[in-house]
Amino acid sequence: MPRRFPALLRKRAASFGYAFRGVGAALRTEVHLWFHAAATVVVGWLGFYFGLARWEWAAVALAVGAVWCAELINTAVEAVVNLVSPEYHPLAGRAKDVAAGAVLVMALAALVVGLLVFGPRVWKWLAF
Ligand SMILES: Nc1ncnc2c1ncn2[C@@H]1O[C@H](COP(=O)(O)OP(=O)(O)OP(=O)(O)O)[C@@H](O)[C@H]1O
Repeated sequence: MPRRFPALLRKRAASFGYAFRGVGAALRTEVHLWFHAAATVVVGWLGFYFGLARWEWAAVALAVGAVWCAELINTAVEAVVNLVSPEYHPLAGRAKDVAAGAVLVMALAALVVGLLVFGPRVWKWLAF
């Protein structure tokens, strides 16, 4: 085993720590992320309730993860823009708008996944 291996492992572990710290910071500062957290719990509960197939879980997990990912990147973009351009600048506005657009696109895609996976089940559940 190379002598630097434990140091490399420690560095990897530290990187995970920074990543979790980032998610924690975003949760503390962005109240709307709590909405995503609640939605994630509800979707998970519905998945168990309706007994989703394996591939359906895969689609739902990807959709939920992608929305979280887009939201976290949007939060990071907002923080950087606020740091480098606290004053009004059209480019700063464009950066924030484009980052928010990424969230919107991903949320719409997740909505389509949700409708395809849960739509027919909810429809049947409501009908009987
Ligand atoms: N420095 C800036 N220069 C130009 N336009 C800006 C600037 N900051 C914000 N804006 C404009 O105002 C909009 C809202 O910005 P804001 O920082 O309030 O983001 P937000 O999406 O409301 O985020 P949050 O409420 O999560 O902090 C941006 O999408 C952008 O169009």
